[in-house]
Order: sequence, then C-alpha cells, then structure tokens
Amino acid sequence: MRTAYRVETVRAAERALMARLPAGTLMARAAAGLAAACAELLRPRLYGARVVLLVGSGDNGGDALYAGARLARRGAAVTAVLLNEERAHPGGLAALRAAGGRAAGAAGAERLIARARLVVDGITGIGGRGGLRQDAAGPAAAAAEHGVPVVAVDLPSGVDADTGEVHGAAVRAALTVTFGAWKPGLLVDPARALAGEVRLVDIGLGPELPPEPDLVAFDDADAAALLPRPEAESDKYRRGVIGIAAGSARYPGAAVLTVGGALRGGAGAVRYAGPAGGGVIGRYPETLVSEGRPSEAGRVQAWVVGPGLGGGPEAAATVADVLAADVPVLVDADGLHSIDPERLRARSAPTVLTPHAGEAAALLGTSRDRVESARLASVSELAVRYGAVALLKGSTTLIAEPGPGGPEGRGRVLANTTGTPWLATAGSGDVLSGLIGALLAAGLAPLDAAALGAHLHGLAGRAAPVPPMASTVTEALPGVWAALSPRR
Ligand SMILES: NC(=O)C1=CN([C@@H]2O[C@H](COP(=O)(O)OP(=O)(O)OC[C@H]3O[C@@H](n4cnc5c(N)ncnc54)[C@H](OP(=O)(O)O)[C@@H]3O)[C@@H](O)[C@H]2O)[C@@H](O)CC1
Ligand SMILES: [K+]
Repeated sequence: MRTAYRVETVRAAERALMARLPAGTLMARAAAGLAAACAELLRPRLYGARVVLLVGSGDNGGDALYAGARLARRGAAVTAVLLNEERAHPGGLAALRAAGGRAAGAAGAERLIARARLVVDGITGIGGRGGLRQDAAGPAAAAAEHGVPVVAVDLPSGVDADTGEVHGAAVRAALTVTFGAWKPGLLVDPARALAGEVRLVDIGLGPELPPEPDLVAFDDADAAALLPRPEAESDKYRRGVIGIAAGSARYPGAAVLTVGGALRGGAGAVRYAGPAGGGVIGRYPETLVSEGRPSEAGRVQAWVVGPGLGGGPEAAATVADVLAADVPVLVDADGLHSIDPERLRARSAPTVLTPHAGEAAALLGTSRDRVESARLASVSELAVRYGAVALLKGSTTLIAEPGPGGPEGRGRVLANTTGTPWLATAGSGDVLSGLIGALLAAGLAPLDAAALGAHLHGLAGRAAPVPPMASTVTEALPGVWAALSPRR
C-alpha cells in the first residue's frame, strides 16, 4: 500500500525525528538519495556531465546544493543557478563550491540549461505556495523548451503538495525524488502528471508518521487480499447476486457491457431488469432477465443502476425504485441525473456514485474545469454531500467515503494508480459499474469494492489489446484476476 501524508504531518514527523538526530542528518540523507538518482540518470557518463541546479531560497534548494556537491565530487560539471543569491542555503552552497561546483545568478540560466544534460529542480518543495513566481518560471520553462530532463527535488516546484492542484506555472519533471513519505499531490492529477516517475527516499521518517495516512493507493497485494474467493460451501447466492438496471431501447449496449463487467467481476448470478434483456441474453445467456421494475426482479445483494438508462421520468422512476431497496446501490451515468442528497443520505444501506468529471460537476453545481483542477476536494465534497462513497473517474480516479459524524467529517480517500488514458473509451464506465457492483454483492465494504474495482479495471485496460474497447477490457479481467490470485 502506498501511503501519502499532507505537509503539516510530514513537518511534524520531521521535527520529531530531527530532535533525536545531529543537525543536518536528514538533509544529508535526502541529498544522498537525490544524488544517487541523478547519477543513475546520467549513466554511463557522469564524468564531465553538465548539471544545472535551480536553487530556491529554502531547504529544497539546500537538498539540491548538497546533491550537486556529491555529483561534482564524482566529476560532474555542476552549476547552481541561484534564484535569490542572498538567501541560498549557505551550507549547501559552501559544500558545492568545495566540491568544485560553480554558482551563477538567474540571468544566464537559459544559456546554461540549453547545454545541460540534467536540470535539478530545487526551487520549492513542501514550503512552496501557489504557482511559480516569475523569476522561477523562466528557468523552469527553459528546461522544457530545450528538452532537458528535470529531476524534481521532493516535488515538482509549483504544485500543491497536499492537493495535487496547480495554480500557475510549474515544473514538469521526468523524475521526482521525494523524501520520507509520498505527498498526496504526487498521486493526484494535474500534479501527478508533472511529477513523472516518483521515487521515495527513506530518510527514517516512517516511525514518526501517524497510522492514518491522508491518501492511500492500493498496490497489487492489497487488491489480491480483497479479491472474493468462493469457498467450498459457496452457492451462487452466497457469492453474491447482483441486480442491474441499465440500458434502454436507445442504449441497449450499456446493459450488455454492465452485465459483462458484473459476470467478470465474479458475481454468483446477475439479474437484469429492463428493456434490453434480449441483447443481454444473446451475449450472456447465464443472465436472469426480466422486463418489469427492478423491485420485482427477485432478491439481490446489491444493485447497479444507471448506465444507458436514458433520461426522462421513466429513468428517474427506475432509479427511485432501485434506491428504495435496502441493499448497497451503485448509481452511475444517466442514473446520476435524478438523485438528490437528502434522499441518498436517508438510505440505511450504502450508496456508491461513480461520476466522471462532467457528471461530478453537475452533482456539485460547479464547472467541469473546477472538478478537474481540484479532484481531491471535489471527490470528498461529493462523498460528504451525498452521504455516499464517491468514485471520481478520470486521469486520476479517486475514491472517497463520507466521514463519520455527518457532513463535517471527511472520510478516507484512495487514489487508483492502475488507470490508463486508453480506458477513456465508450462503454468502459459501464464495465466498471458492473464490476464494482459484483464486488458489492460479494459483500465487500463500499470503499473497498470501489477501490478494488478501479484497480482491476485499470489493470484490465492495460492488459487488453491496444487499442482496447470496453468489451475487450471485460475479456481481459480473467487474466488480471488470475495474475493477482492464482487459483491453486
Ligand atoms: N524539514 C526537514 O527535515 C527536511 C526537509 N527537506 C527539504 O526541505 C524542503 C522544505 O524546505 P522549506 O521549508 O525551507 O521550504 P521550500 O520547499 O524550500 O520552499 C520555501 C522557499 O520557496 C519560496 N517560495 C514559496 N513559494 C514559491 C513560489 N510559488 N515560487 C517561487 N518561490 C517560492 C519561499 O520564498 P519566500 O516566500 O520565503 O520569499 C522560500 O524561500 C522539503 O521539500 C525538502 O526538500 C529535506 O532536506 C529532508 C529534511
Ligand atoms: K522542487
């Protein structure tokens, strides 16, 4: 499990650790890890390689300077561009000079960067506020213009460590070397995309960090541990019967894709209620289909409602009928048009909402741009306002639960890291809905079901032949399942 912590938590942990260690120990550890990562990138010829350090006036610049000193000692030609010559970290600057490195003002930065093999971004780390200031934005842009790879120190400068938001200019890194703990922004777009590959350097912070991280990302082992496995005495009812109310005369395919996701999600049985039963049976004869209202379809352990339902009073009636059931309900796509917060908060069984950014914007009464630029805040707000587990789809899929204690309390948030832009394809969301629905029916807690579903869906999107389409993503699920959990 990858755990990320907000700046104030990291700072508190650092203070506690520093109190027990000789001064400068943590920065020395950080710089050693950073220098090793840079040396690896410069392989096979570190000797003589031109490296430019962009040095701000805080400790982030100090890390860059000490790492630069290490590289200079190994023969690299290191020049520090000091964005504020009076306030550069004095110890780091002295170390760089003693190792044969040079320092320059910001004026000649572009010329130096144009000839460099590597730029180290030590402008700001966890002390940065807002997008880059003018004096820092110029050199950051020069690195991008000249195509020189950038290694970001702790964070790409200009991104918000806590939220992943980017308000103005920011560094685009090929590699980010982060210290002590992941910061939430490194897992959430748009910042995540600017961080490139992320490497965590252990500076000994672990024991000082609290047990509850601010953001979590599952790895394959977490996913494998949650996968439902049939037991000897399982029958289809114990494995979970999922009800699906999806599709319409206009969108029959959504019903087929949602049912496919549910079957490949390990459902013991799938009941389909709606007008597209013929198409569903044609593709998946194992489905139990009916044309009446969902509440007349028979007993289920969870419902999925919404994909391809279309609009209008009929769709709204279907959603209301499903929400009246006292079992977990996932609402997606067209189903999201006819829900209201009070109704959902009054349910005794859990609800899961799976909007993309546009749908989330409508649910929150805001713009799509605002949702996409503030994904973490948006997903938490959705969960709290609707009293539901919210899964916000997109470049970074985030999953939030409403916290205990009503609208004020924010709950846990998870980021899914398995996704791929290839999954932005028609019907892909329908498959995800069916998949999560099957996991809900199997008895997983709603946050776990949503996070595991997103994890599997992302892996299947990567495993499907390129270019993937929703039905090939579905067909890639058994392979993903088998890789995570060999049957014997
Ligand atoms: N604590 C520890 O134990 C360890 C900490 N470590 C390292 O320290 C880092 C934190 O250092 P930090 O606290 O000095 O802050 P930092 O990130 O350098 O930024 C502050 C400077 O940035 C400036 N600035 C702000 N916004 C800006 C903007 N938009 N655009 C441009 N400039 C801006 C701001 O300027 P000012 O507002 O003061 O004028 C100030 O000078 C941390 O990320 C890690 O790398 C490691 O060594 C491990 C041990
Ligand atoms: K940085």
